[in-house]
Amino acid sequence: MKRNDENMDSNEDCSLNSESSSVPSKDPVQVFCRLRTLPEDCQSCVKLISPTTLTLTASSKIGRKEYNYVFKHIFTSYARQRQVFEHVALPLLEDLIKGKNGLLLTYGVTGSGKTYTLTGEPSMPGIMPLCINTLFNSIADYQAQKFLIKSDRMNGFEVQGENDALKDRLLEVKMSTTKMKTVKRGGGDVKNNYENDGTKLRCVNENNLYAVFISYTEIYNNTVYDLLDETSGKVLQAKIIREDSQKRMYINGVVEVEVKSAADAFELFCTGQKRKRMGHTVLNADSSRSHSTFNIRVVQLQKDRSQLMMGQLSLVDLAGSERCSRTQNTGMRLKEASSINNSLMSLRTCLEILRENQLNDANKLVPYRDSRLTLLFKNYFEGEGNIRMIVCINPSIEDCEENLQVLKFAEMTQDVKIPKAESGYTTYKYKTPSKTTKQTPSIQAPATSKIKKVAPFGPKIPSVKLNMENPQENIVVLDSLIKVLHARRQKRERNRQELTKRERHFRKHLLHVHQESVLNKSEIRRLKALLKKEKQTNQKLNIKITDLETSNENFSANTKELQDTIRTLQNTIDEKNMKINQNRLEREKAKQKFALQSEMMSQELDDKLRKQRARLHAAMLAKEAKIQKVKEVLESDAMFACASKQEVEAPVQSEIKIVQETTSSATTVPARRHRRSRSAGEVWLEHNAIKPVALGTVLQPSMKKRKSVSKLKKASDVTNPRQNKYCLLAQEADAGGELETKLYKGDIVPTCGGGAQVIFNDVECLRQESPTGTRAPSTPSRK
Ligand SMILES: Nc1ncnc2c1ncn2[C@@H]1O[C@H](COP(=O)(O)OP(=O)(O)OP(=O)(O)O)[C@@H](O)[C@H]1O
Repeated sequence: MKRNDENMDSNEDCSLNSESSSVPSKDPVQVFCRLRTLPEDCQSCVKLISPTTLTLTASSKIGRKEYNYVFKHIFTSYARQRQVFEHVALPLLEDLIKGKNGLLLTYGVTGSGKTYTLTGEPSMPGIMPLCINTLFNSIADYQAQKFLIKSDRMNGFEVQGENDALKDRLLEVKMSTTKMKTVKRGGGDVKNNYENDGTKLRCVNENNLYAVFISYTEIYNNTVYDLLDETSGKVLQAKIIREDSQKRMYINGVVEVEVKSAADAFELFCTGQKRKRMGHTVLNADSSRSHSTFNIRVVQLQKDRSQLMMGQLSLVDLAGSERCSRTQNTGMRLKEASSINNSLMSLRTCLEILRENQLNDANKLVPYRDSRLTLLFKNYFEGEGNIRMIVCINPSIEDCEENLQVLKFAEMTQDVKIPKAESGYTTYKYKTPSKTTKQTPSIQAPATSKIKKVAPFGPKIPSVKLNMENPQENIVVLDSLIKVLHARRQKRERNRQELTKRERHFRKHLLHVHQESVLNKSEIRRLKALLKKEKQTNQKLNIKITDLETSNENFSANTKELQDTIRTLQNTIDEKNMKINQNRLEREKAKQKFALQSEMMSQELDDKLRKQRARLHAAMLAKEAKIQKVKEVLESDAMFACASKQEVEAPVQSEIKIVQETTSSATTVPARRHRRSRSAGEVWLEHNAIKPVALGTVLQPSMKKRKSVSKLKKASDVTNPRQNKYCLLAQEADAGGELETKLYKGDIVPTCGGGAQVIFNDVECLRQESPTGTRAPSTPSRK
């Protein structure tokens, strides 16, 4: 029944192949999503819409935004490990037993549950232990004897004879006994106690003999290491990725161990796990610092031993992408993180280019060689087998931004279509066991085949029967016997000589072989030393390359950061320039506004000034009229003054009272007035009455520089620019007949028409009174 299934399957493959002989059919990469359980106090940024759709809510400065993502299937945080295994890994395991290849990747942010999904715990086994248990449950009764199928260390397998296999088994037993003697093994730390529920696959071909091979490798800082390599001691040796004769990538010299039980496989896993680079980070106490690949190869030998078929399942636990700002990594951890992120970026780039090529029907070169990770799995992307990916998501709100990137990548990956493997089986030629292996392992002389068969020891000895009755006859018989014996003796002698000759020849040959062997041994020693030296150089160069690559990456990251800073600074400068220009424009506008305002104000002021001038001019005219009047009064008084001169000149004991009336110029004079220059001091224009009454010593105003006139005859008397003060002396009799002398003082102010105006700002008054007050009203008195 199972056989029929398989035939059907292969027929199906054949029909598919014949249908699509021109255009190879392609399958998309199947991407699944698994949500991790969230602590109770944590807020989730992921909402499940359906078993295939989820919504991620991202909050940013701009606001909240929702993104929808669709996957083949989404496992909630309640999904059990077995559920994930059955959905994702079981189909790959079935393919494996049919000789097909499969790649299963776990991808996600650090601490999102990739290792948990792939490895799990003893009570909750993950995909790897479930695969191993299911595989051995299914093939347990159909296993080939150990070492019958052997890795050729060049990515292939060969079949060896029963005797060779037996020898290898004996050697293994011997070595394990020695190992047990020398190495104290703590049996407790081997975790081979993963729960086994006895699940079996249905598609096992009962006619075949199966052999399972395990290899466990890691890519750390973009260098490949073999986690099962015990020859290199504590420090793992870097391995090289090579291409085999069928252009398949493989790790050169990787240790592939044939296992006969699940326990053996788990023991190997634990051995490798101890060597795997794990580290403590802020986000995960047991963080994988490398991408690890647990490789299961199942080789089937047909019963007639004519063909071998091989299938391979690679379980890859990718290291988590991490943002250095969150992990706060420094030193080695930072270098690891940078290498992890770079290799994940390479994976992303390769898948993006593959998708681009498929969408645009282009043939852009996919940069598989950019990273060891992409180089190792190159064949899968080119159609060597099925690819499935589990995207692990920690729905915590802190992981939101990184999850967004992961989900974007996962969504894009689903669009990548991988060509179907042309045949489910990879067929290897059966290597007929060498003749020597069929012979018993006895020691053979090297020249045996060349030696001629040794001749019998002469003629056969005849049977002798003596006749006692006829002695003559006996003599004849004995003679012939002697002859035979003689011949045999001669023959023996010849044989001995031949033997000696051959012995000598053999010795000579042996000596030659020994010499050759010694020479070969020394040559091997020399070559070994050379190889060791080469290896050391190679290792040093690898370290150097890794260092250089890391520094190059750091340098690129720095350059990028600097470019970002420059861009930010440029933006700031642009913004500032814009502000400066804006300010300049505003200032320009303000200037114009101010100029307009000042023009308006100056116009207003001019208007006001004009009005003020007009008012002052009017006032001046009024004053001039008044002065004219005063002048006329003075002139009319002059007559009277002459008449009373006698009387006035007589010494009079009188009380002189000087009343100084000061008029505040501020009240009469406008604030803005152009006075004549006073640099030369005050220069007075003293305008006296024509014949003033003599006053004696009183009321002598202090005027150092003055010009006295009794009559203003011409305008230049006042407009003379050297004069800035004006003083008018006027005398008149009051109602009581007393004489009153007044000094009208003022400033000479130039007018805009080129003339001058006098602004009176001070009046000094001298009144003379008789102490008795009995003076005739006609008598003038001084005041
Ligand atoms: N679905 C789950 N249910 C319960 N516990 C989980 C689940 N997923 C993850 N964990 C727990 O979360 C922790 C981190 O998980 P794990 O080590 O698998 O993360 P990771 O993605 O492999 O991280 P890194 O990339 O740093 O190696 C572990 O203690 C694990 O037990």
